[in-house]
Amino acid sequence: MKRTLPEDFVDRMAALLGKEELSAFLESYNRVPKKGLRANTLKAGRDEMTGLIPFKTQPIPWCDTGAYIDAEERPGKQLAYNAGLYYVQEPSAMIPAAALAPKPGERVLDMCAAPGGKTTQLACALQNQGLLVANEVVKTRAKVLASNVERMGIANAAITNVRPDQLVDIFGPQSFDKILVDAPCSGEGMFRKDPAVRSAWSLDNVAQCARRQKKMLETVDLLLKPGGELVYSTCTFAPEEDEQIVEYLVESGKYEVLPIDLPGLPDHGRPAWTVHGCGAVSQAVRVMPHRVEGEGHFIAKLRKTADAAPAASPQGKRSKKKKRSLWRRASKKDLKDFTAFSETVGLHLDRSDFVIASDTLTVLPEGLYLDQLNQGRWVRPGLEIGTFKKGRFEPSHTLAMALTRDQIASVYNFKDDDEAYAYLKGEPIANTGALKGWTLMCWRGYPLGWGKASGGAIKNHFPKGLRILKK
Ligand SMILES: C[S@@+](CC[C@H](N)C(=O)[O-])C[C@H]1O[C@@H](n2cnc3c(N)ncnc32)[C@H](O)[C@@H]1O
Repeated sequence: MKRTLPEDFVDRMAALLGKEELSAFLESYNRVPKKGLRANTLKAGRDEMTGLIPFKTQPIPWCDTGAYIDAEERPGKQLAYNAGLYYVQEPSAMIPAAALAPKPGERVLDMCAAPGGKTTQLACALQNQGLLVANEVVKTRAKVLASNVERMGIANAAITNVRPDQLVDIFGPQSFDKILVDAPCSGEGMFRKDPAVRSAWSLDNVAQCARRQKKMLETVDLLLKPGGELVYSTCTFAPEEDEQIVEYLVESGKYEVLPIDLPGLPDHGRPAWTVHGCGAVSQAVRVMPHRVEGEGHFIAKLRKTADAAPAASPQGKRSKKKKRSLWRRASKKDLKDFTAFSETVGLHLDRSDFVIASDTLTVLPEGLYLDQLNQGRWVRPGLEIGTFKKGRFEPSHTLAMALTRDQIASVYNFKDDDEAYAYLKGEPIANTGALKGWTLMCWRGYPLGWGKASGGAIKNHFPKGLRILKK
């Protein structure tokens, strides 16, 4: 595998690490990386998760909800996966959200969010309280992000598909307590896992990534409250994208670097790899694959000083024009139809700020308002509840995944795993009880989707696009 590494990359690493460390570093490319799972604590803790899967697991030191599994395991095939009990995530990728550690009720932005590993981890920390904005600039990736947010049953996420600078138009300056920038980078830390990243690498690309990262951080400066916290992370070893970016922030006079207090991470940012010898970078964490079980990463946590002067908005870039919005507040008739549905299934929701677009009812998270939906491209501004079809309300799969067992009365529990797999394949289920109408279909108490009971059968409403072909 060593031979397939780009030559310029090996030369650079030789100069940075020195001969002895370089040979251990290159040796790590002969090992197969382990996979990681992270429990979705909106639904289940790590012990509950490990009890429901057939894999040998080991704790991940820096993430108390994470577990290593062997590389050959296929965690995406499990019922627990379909029930959203865990996210499959590279172990090092669990560090940034753990370092940011938002608290329930805070306003948090994940600026580069797809496919959603860190978004779903931040959501666990927020426990559905406060606002979690997950933004992804690439449309197709934003859709994958939305489907992961859906599977994990997150109720307080608003998903946007805009350039970072457009977030200022939507949310206004100084609107977030905490921001995660998991920056697009040259990806050197992924060389072991992904040959495509190795072949796309070049020194020019490193320089281009560093320029783009600085630009994104200008936007962060507009969006972050004074005293607010930023985690900046990459999956590259390149100092231009790591230590030198942190040095750039420190030299602006507006940021101080904070320690990252997580166990099992022996390596830190290296002041020698900065331009002006910025000592504060030694508070940042580096993941070196020859030292810990994880792919290469860099993570820095910074606080914007409370007295930092507000950043000036770039002039002439933004359009003041408001687009005609697709969104409106739910009418009395909409609410009446929805209430009729809720009463039939015994549904209770925690929030009631209902908005509608294209007949789809959505409940907005705390701190997000209808007039903000006029700006930018929204994938989902909140929890999609369902759609009005010819005057009748049809609940969405997203709602099913976000419900807990104490929020709804009409529930069917699969009699065994085979029946649950049959449901995921799209087969009808026998109505052995006296169920009628919309029913939440649950595996061991965890929702997998909806069914509609009538007579002796429960019609399968598991989305066609998510159905599995075999176990
Ligand atoms: C490292 S990945 C994010 C991974 C994600 N945080 C997770 O944990 O699943 C970086 C993301 O930035 C997006 N991106 C690419 N160019 C960008 C730009 N100019 N501004 C903002 N995001 C960009 C990419 O599409 C990609 O999804």
